Amino acid sequence: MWCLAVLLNYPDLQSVLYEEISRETGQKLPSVDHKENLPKLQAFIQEIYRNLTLLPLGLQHKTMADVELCGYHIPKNTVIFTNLHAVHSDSKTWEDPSKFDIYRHINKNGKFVPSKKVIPFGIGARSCIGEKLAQTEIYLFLANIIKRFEILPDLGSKHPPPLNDGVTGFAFTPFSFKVVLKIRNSG
Ligand code: HEM
Repeated sequence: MWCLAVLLNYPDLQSVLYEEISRETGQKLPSVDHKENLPKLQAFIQEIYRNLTLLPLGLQHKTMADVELCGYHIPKNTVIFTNLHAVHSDSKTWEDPSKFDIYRHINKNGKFVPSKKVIPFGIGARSCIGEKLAQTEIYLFLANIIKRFEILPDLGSKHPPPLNDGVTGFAFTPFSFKVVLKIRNSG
């Protein structure tokens, strides 16, 4: 849902992604084979993962034994949260971290640069078991929706959905919003 909320806020970005997808896929439906040649779409998805972390505090874990970590003593049976949001907002890594900018993930040659510091699925032995499935679904959903439809604001909505606030609980999701999907003539 964040992807659609972002596209409503940045119509120019939607056009950039549409151009890239339609140029690369021509008359075909976007598939995983096209992904490599869609650097802006990949950068868009990575920026969504970074800027709008779905599970800001990951899942809780519990220490099975006393642990020393970076000079801190963590006793056995302590509940631990991994602050993924903080990793994604660290100004030592990310310039102007609150800004949504897909171009931070694209190099001078126009290639997508995957980042080990974007970790919406966690890391390590207990990281998300559904990561590959989720990544593929998100890519296919977006490539196909952006190619087939223009994503437009609902005429009854005064403002696009906010990106700096949402429903915060276990997951961070946008407040509910309406969207109009207008079928595109070509493709
Ligand atoms: C955008 C989609 C998703 C995000 C952002 C996400 C994120 C996460 C995160 C942050 C964790 C905790 C990792 C940790 O503690 O280090 C997790 C765990 C998990 N996720 Fe996902 N997830 C997504 C989709 C899915 C899907 C589609 C499935 C199943 C098909 C799934 C199944 C699981 C399971 C079973 C765990 C627990 C793994 C364990 O404790 O060993 N997730 N996920």
